[in-house]
Amino acid sequence: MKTLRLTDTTLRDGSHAMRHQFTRQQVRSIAQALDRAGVPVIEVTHGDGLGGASLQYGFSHTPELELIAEARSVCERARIAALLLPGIGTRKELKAAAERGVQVIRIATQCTEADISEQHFGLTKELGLEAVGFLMMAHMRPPEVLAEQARLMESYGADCVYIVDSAGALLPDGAYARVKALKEALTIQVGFHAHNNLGLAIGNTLAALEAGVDQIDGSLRGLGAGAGNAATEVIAAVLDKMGQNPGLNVFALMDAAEYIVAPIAPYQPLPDRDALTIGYAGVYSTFLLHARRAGELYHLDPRSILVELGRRQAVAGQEDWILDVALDLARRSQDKPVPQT
Ligand SMILES: C[C@H](O)CC(=O)C(=O)O
Ligand SMILES: [Mn+2]
Repeated sequence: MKTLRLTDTTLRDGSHAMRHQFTRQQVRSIAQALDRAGVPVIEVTHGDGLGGASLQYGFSHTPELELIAEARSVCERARIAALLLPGIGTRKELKAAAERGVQVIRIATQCTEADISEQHFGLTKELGLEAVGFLMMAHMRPPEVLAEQARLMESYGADCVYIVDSAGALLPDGAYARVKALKEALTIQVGFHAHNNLGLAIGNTLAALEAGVDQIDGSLRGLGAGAGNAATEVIAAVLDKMGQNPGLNVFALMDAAEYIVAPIAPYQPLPDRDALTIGYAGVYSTFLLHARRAGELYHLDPRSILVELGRRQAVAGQEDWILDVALDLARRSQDKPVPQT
């Protein structure tokens, strides 16, 4: 039987929820607990990946290379992974991460832009590291398009490609179909990274499992961007009940979530109104603020603007569209005939 591989991203996706303020000691405690509980891969990086610490994405409390080294120093079995978004992270950061002991590089692009990742996969393989592709905002394209993009990453040297539900907008049938399409199109492994905006992070992870996924992600307490990720301790408990525990210590993960992560988390990620709106509309969380401003200007509920942006499949970088969409909606509402009484 093949072994499902779990990557814990508390120390990377969780960095968004921590506003990138993880300290050395926090990283040591979390990494050590995950390692002892049998988690095989631990991702440690700024939330936006290597080189993410900046005015635009938020400065880190402690440089990520130092945090990587701390995690490496306390792990006896786990491999350390780092995320890299081409354009944010460069060759320089990638090499520096490898020097600090990173063994897995996860290269993330928007799900239609795999072609920008060729050089980064090349360098990762040159350095003798494992290379994983991350197709972000994967709800925005159908399975066959994602399969094409994943094939590109495979041709660049990826050892695995992930379907990444960045907005937590997928339903279980969508998660299933996307993982299945990649399984059929690739000879390498396939992964799934869930977000909980629609309360479906665990359900979608199980759908991915049903479709034959090889690698999945979790984070303790679900600590991650927006509504957070699939909680590692919940994944462990569910897999164990299914008779498919790949060697995770369920009680140790529950304890790590309860006694190490909960006390330092600034809030518990959950599908609150904003996070749910992002999942429901299927848009970037960065659109939220712009939609609020446009809503005030045109007296519209920002949620209706976000839903329309989702319908039009707006992508990052198209923030200037938000005002146009709001104006259109405002005009349309004025065109509506006033009901006669
Ligand atoms: C940069 C993002 O946080 C990567 C990720 O985890 C996602 O898209 O989801
Ligand atoms: Mn994520």
